[in-house]
Amino acid sequence: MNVQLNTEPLSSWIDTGGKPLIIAGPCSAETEEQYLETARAIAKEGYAHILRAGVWKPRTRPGSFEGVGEPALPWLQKAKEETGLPTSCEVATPQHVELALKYGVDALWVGARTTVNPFNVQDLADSLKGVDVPVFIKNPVNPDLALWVGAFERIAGAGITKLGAIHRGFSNAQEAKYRNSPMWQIAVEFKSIFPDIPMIGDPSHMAGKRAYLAELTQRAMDLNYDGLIIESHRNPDEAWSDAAQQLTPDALGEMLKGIEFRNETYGADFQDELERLRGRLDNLDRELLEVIAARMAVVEQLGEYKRDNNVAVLQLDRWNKVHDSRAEWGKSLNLYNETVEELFKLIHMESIRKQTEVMNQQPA
Ligand SMILES: C=C(O[C@@H]1C=C(C(=O)O)C=C[C@H]1O)C(=O)O
Repeated sequence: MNVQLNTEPLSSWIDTGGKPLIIAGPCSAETEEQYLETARAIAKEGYAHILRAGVWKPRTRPGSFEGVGEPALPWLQKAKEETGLPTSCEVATPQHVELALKYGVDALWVGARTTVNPFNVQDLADSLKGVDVPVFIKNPVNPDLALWVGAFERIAGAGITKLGAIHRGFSNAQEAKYRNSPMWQIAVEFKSIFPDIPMIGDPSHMAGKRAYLAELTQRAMDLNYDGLIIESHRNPDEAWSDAAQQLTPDALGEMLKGIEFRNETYGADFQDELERLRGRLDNLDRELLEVIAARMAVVEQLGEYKRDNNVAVLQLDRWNKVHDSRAEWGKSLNLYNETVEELFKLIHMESIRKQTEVMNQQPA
């Protein structure tokens, strides 16, 4: 995918002193007291650069707390006056954009349930024309990279240049460890398409549970993310939304203290060893491809043999044996089981493709 957008680097629109950007605040602004108390405690801890607050909340089913709406916006203004921290909130409609800007909210984000809908994103883009405000775009709820990219094209098309991506994970069809599966590969692919757009991890929405916040935060930092957006509430257990995944401002401070923030740059010694090891990987990858090519040559011969004897390409009994034995071999080699499975599924599909091609060729 080749996409060029006119964006400004994060460091030109917010000074984080070279550290990852931290956006913290409650899932929802519930009452003036709750919001201000939480904001003050976060500011006192000193780790945050931007305050967050849900003002309008898209909820799966009606009847849940859907946010306070416009009356909460003056609380954000007060929090900013008192703490000096800029504020941010989610916007899902042009009316939200208008109100957030009217009350001086400093940064906006587009939620995952909005990113999925191009009509909705285009409406937001149209309402942002001529405005200079940072906009973060969360990944869509479904693992569709092109949809995420498309949302950036629409918002950038409106002239917004201060753009950030928020990786909040993807909905699960079944019960899974995390509330939203990270599927890190999608964010890594996003980073390779848009290397200049900051990637902000949202461990709160990935985790769904406090217990998983630290491991997900660490993972995001290991992948060199540019920042984090984390939910923090003065009294998480009594939160009106997302109670299980929020932390008190001081517990969030403790959690962040336990995270290893990786260096972005490296010295000459590190560089030498890095190049030596990467050289070994280059050789091994070359050999890996040679082995795959040798396998494909045998697959092709087998295909010709099947064609000449009018035997079907797909042989489930054999495939099941291949699948099970390779899983066993992988295990004995200490390889991650799912990776071995995925790899052989791919290899099998490629064999099927090749043999189908052979099947439909005339014998030489
Ligand atoms: C190579 C064959 O054809 C297909 C491809 C397989 C493979 O890639 O290992 C296994 C079974 C078949 O579905 C075969 O029949 O052995």
